[in-house]
Amino acid sequence: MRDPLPWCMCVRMCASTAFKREFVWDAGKPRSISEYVIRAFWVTHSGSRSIFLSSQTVAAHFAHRDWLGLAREIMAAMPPVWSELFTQATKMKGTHLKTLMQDQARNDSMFVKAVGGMVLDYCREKVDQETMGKLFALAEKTGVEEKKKKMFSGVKINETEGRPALHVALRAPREAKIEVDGANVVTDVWKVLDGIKDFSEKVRSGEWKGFTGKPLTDVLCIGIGGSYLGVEFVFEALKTDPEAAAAATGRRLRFLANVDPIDVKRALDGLSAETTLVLVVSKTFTTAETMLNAKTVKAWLIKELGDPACVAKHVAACSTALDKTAAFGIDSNNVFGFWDWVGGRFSCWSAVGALPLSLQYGFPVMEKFLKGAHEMDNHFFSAPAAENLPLIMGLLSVWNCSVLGYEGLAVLPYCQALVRFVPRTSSSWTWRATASA
Ligand SMILES: O=P(O)(O)OC[C@H]1O[C@](O)(CO)[C@@H](O)[C@@H]1O
Repeated sequence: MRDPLPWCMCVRMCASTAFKREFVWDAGKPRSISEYVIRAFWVTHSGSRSIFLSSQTVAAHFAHRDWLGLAREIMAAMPPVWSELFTQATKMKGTHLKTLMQDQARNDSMFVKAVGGMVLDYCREKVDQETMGKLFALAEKTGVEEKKKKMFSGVKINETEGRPALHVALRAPREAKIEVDGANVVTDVWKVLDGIKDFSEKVRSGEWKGFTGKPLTDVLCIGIGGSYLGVEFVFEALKTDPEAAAAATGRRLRFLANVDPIDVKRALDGLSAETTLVLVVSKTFTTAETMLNAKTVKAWLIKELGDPACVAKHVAACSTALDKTAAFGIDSNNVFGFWDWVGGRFSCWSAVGALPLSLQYGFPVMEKFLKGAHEMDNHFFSAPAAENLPLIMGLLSVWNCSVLGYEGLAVLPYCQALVRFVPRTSSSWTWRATASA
């Protein structure tokens, strides 16, 4: 069955996960494939159980293929805060961007200064001040402020997994307090960071030696997806930062993510096992690609150095699965943990990023990176809506995707240092504004 227009509308509305729990129809038996799909989207994205349209109403429209009628029902049953946005969309679609850009007061209001010299200029978005007012009202009505507070205080807002989403704890200052099940997780975060500082300083200074007594100057980082893309992005971005560049003198950091043997060959090309430290980065320590690469490189180390005992000196790990890292032969002192409340896409601020980046650029540079992220967390937490950069970006995403129905997004970094920004971003972009926006 071809997707009719209202079908898309339903999906779009369901996709607005930050503003979910608004709609859902009652749970009767789906009567058509499309209804099934809509309901599946609805349940997946909303997690809500309240009633929006009755299944009889929906079924009646489906039976007659009356998609316009269904669209009207949906619009009529929508909370006003949403229907006003759809009405606004009709107006904005008929307004050319050139016309919008002629209003200097509008443009000025869309130039937002955040923290750390970061600015957001969104005047080229298809919005006027009235639209933004409606979007801010949407954020207010759907309890974004409330949800934000829950996120920052360790409430288990990750409903599907029954966990908090606490990447903000990863970059919280040592003295901060965020409790999960009665324990302050910031204490645990800093215990790991202190361990990383100690280990990376030993390796960088040459105090930590390889199996044959040589200092370890090269690091090969094995991981995939969330356990790779963020770290590589930051590694590339810092390459030309003067302080980071100076700290990296004489050191190399490489990545191995693909299971293609050519990638293995390229990653090992020119490396000497005697001076190489291998980091296996995997939250679960079960990911097939990472495990295959880890085994391949472990075999290379043993072959080159002639003794399985070399693993203890040449392999470290970032993982939550301590039993599995031990079974792999990694010394437990060289395993840097993180927690189930760290999502893969946000793990760059955990040991996943902190260990390789500290080895390459030194812990002080890594600490600055964490402080910068913390500043942005504070900004998101406390800035008023109209000056709140992450909130505005999230709302614009809802507007473009869920209301205007745009299907593409161009991310164009104009700076070579951001060369790995797009892969990192596309891996973590949900195409929907989420509570983390
Ligand atoms: O860190 P792990 O457990 O090896 O998982 C890696 C996988 O998890 C994700 O980070 C998130 O699902 C993927 O991007 C990646 O393929």
